[in-house]
Amino acid sequence: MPVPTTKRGLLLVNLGTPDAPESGPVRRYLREFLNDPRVIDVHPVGRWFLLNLFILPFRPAKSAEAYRKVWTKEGSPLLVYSRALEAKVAEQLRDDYEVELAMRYGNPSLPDAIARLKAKGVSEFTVLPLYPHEAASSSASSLARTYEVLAEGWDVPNVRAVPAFWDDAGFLDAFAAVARPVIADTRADHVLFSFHGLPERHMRKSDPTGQHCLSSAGCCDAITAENRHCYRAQCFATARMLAQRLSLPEGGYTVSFQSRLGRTPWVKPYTDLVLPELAAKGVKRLAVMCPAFVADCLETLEEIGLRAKEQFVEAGGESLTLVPSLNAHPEWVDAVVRMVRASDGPSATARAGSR
Ligand SMILES: C=CC1=C(C)c2cc3[nH]c(cc4nc(cc5[nH]c(cc1n2)c(C)c5CCC(=O)O)C(CCC(=O)O)=C4C)c(C)c3C=C
Ligand SMILES: [Fe+2]
Ligand SMILES: [Fe+2]
Repeated sequence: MPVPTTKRGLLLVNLGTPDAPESGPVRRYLREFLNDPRVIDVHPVGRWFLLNLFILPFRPAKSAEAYRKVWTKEGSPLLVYSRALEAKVAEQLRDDYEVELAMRYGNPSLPDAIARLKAKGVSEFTVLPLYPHEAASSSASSLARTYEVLAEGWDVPNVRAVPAFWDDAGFLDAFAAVARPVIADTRADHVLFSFHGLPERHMRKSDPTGQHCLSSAGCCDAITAENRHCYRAQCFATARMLAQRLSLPEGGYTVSFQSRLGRTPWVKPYTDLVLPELAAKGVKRLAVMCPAFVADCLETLEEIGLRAKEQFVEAGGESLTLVPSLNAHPEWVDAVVRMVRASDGPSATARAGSR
């Protein structure tokens, strides 16, 4: 009797986004997102007070207004671009994988996506968190929730995770390919690599030695055995490798961190403080790349494309151009397909045949 082959499923997991750019849906999304202890890492009672007294009464209306500025006819940019990636990856992997997009918060939810894969007969899962860099609040939270949902039944399936890809040549080449014409067409005289920030407290908690992270000014300047899982060190390394691909000279680029929330210190330097400094130094035409995001979203289109642009021009700059994210760029689709295949080793069919 031939051994039945296993059916494989690929889960592409991104952060999530509200269902509509209105206060109600944004509040529902933020409640789920910010209730995650890997995002707001304080005592549950403190988190309840923070959320219900300080964040949820005010932020949804402000955020909804920001979302409305970038919302598309098809929906939230993050969802639209992630869906486009899903479709192209599914097309390339159609002989070997069922593919589903899932969001860590909001829709399409992880439990629903996993249920759809199981209904198609999938019994081996590959999960690819759509974040280049490792952070408890992004990739680790997506992985933990995926494992939790998959472990709920009595028939816990095999699951593999595609590792963070901050140094993957396909990812870097694709981002450089998107950036090159933008930098040339706008005659940019400087490139800012603006990454999503993190509270410094998260960085220290993620350092298993407890001694390295943020312990000196240059602790993220090179990847070492001690800091290879450090979010900030990975971001700096991505920027260096992109700068090299784009032939940017040493002083021709800057790294910064955006999107901070609350009053505790986040990783520095802060994008909104770096922008006026660059203008004061005489930078005129700035190109901004956001390589922590593989799909354009509120944080790229509104925070950088609209707000940072206004801030830079007010500070004396001539222009700020947001380099689009990878979205469903063909080189990025190829890179995703390659990373998925590489993480899975020999195909299920080949292994079944060798038993
Ligand atoms: C790139 C990876 C991300 C990390 C790490 C991350 C950490 C993090 N984020 C917040 C708070 C907010 N982030 C928000 C939006 C948002 N964040 C990411 C990615 C990471 N966040 C993305 C892709 C997006 C865009 C979502 C979209 O719908 O387009 C928001 C919501 C918007 C707003 O109200 O500003 C918040 C809030 C924290 C606190 C955090 C780490 C502790
Ligand atoms: Fe570090
Ligand atoms: Fe965020």
